[in-house]
Amino acid sequence: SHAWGYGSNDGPEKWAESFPIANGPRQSPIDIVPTQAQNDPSLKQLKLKYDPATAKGILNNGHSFQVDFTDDDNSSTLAGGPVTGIYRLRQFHFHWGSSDDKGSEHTIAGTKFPCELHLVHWNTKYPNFGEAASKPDGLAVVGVFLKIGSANSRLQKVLDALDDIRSKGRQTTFTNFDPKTLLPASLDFWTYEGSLTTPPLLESVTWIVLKDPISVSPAQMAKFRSLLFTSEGEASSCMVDNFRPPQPLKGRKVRASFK
Ligand SMILES: COc1ccc(CNS(=O)(=O)c2ccc(S(N)(=O)=O)s2)cc1
Ligand SMILES: [Zn+2]
Repeated sequence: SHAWGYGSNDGPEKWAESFPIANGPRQSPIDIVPTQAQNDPSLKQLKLKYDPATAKGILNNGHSFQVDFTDDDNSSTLAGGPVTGIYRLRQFHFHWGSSDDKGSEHTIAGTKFPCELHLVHWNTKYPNFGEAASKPDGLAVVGVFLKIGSANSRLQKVLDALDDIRSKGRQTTFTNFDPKTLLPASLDFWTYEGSLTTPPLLESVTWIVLKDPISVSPAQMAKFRSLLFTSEGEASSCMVDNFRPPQPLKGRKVRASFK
């Protein structure tokens, strides 16, 4: 079976054994070096339109937790920025550390953030998410860094739901939530062609990493760290350090939407 995780026996250094694409030409995450990013004036403004009614549920999938959205119409979409066409919001999730000095997947000139939010969208030129996930232009993921500061009231509704999904496989309804409230004021971004950062590591993601972080308090970070990788009845293992380290750029260009 393709059981994978973030431990010493099943973590990122072992993934290539079951998923050889782990050593592919367009793997994610990467270290973003702002001075080496090229400003591209042809990049359009990012257009995000989210309908809170499309939020459906929240799930502990044993690697992270995700908020799932109904994606059977164009109620919640991404367009513009580096992409052509319309991409539908599928889910958002996070990656975080066991302490505030690490946790993000992308880094900025080597700087790690305590947490990183990913909003996953799929290209509506394909019939569904599963089809899109295997195409080079199939997915677009918006990455947002979280930085330690004041408590983030928008994040709190998500964190309050974690008590009901403490262990792997637990899920509960989660609706009437607008993920736009989790975004920073500026939608300035870096963009590059990459992959899923977890198995199956498919090289189908146009990454759109926002320059500005949102805030999270130490107490809120503790809430993320209260989740478990393990199912009820198994020996408990805290869900922390669920991030893949930066991967080789292999000649890719990172473009900036701003000067
Ligand atoms: C076809 O079979 C499939 C297709 C796709 C998946 C992954 N699931 S997923 O798209 O939600 C993501 C996984 C990791 C994400 S990250 N950290 O890069 O934003 S997004 C699983 C099975
Ligand atoms: Zn992710």
